[in-house]
Amino acid sequence: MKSTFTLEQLGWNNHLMQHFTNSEAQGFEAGRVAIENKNNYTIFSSQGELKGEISGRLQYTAHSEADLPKVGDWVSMQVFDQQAIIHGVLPRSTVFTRNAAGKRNQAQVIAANIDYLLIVQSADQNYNLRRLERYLVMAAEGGIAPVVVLSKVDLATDWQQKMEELQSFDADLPVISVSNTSAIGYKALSQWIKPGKTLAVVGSSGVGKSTLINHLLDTPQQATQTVRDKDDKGKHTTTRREMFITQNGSILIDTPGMRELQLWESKQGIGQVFTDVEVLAQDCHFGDCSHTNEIKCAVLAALDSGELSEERYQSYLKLQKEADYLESSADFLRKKDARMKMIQKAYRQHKKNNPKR
Ligand SMILES: Nc1nc2c(ncn2[C@@H]2O[C@H](COP(=O)(O)OP(=O)(O)OP(=O)(O)O)[C@@H](O)[C@H]2O)c(=O)[nH]1
Ligand SMILES: [Zn+2]
Repeated sequence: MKSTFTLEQLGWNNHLMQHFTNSEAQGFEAGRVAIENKNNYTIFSSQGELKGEISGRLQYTAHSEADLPKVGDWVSMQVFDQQAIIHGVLPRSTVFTRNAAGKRNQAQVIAANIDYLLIVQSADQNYNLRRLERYLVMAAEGGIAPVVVLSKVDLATDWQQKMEELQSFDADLPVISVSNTSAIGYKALSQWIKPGKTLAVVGSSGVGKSTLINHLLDTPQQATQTVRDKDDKGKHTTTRREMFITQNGSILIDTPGMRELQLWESKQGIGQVFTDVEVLAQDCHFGDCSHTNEIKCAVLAALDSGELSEERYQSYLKLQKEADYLESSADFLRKKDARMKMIQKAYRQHKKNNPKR
């Protein structure tokens, strides 16, 4: 695909323009990261599709992996001959982050500048409210509006029940049922597929994300791989994230199926998703109530009366615990990082003062 786009088609806006003024004055151009390859990036720009590398300076000044360009990021760059050198990442309006799988407590930005997060669960085997809560917390944390997609409804006889459950779960949450085999739900989904809007499609491996994206694009730009028959937990088939532009001009980001869905960041996102629990907690006797064994705990009282379900209560506690752990270890890592920087600085100073003869 060698198509060129105007920046507006890629989602450019006045806010980004303001942040870009200085870079523009220095002769830089703007582009949007479409693919994060192993050693470089594919960037969509008004000059077409470019291969980009990050400048040594950006590499050096980045505090962490999360500061480097990710899919969906706007970058300032210099272009020579279809090759770009990326000098900076423009401020992100929203961000979808998780705690990196395998590595302990490292933020992994999956994609940036997303307007809507399509959270896909398949109606046959993947449907799980507790998992949905995690995704909703991550959406809230990153400032992204969630849309729930119940997929493969052709494979589940009880999908209507699941829809009802989802709707009563949170009346404000948009929920769409979809089947990729019969195109059910595509029309309902189209209200989010708007020119210049960016959607990221997330969900477990095998729930039908790539198939859905291929349908939303009039011309398939990516082949869907088949999930192994026996492996219904889902095999990792998507190996890289990619950005696609649909015929009507909306911007879609595919993400690899997530096996390990770990939260990143604070309790703020949890509070936004579990407003029912937070409202109850305001009536707890102790300000720092943990809602586990305290007397006059309004949350426990609601649990007793059945107003709050056991599953939701357990889910809330579990996510809180994870966030606690994350906050304490992230704090630890930040301090360690700051200490390393001081040591390095002192070392450089020492070298400067004692040059080799
Ligand atoms: N019956 C049925 N099968 C579907 C539907 N959508 C997708 N599939 C099939 O489910 C399998 C997985 O679909 P993908 O689109 O690759 O799933 P994915 O979510 O992109 O998976 P990863 O790339 O691993 O994250 C494929 O064999 C699809 O043909 C659907 O609505 N109904
Ligand atoms: Zn309490």
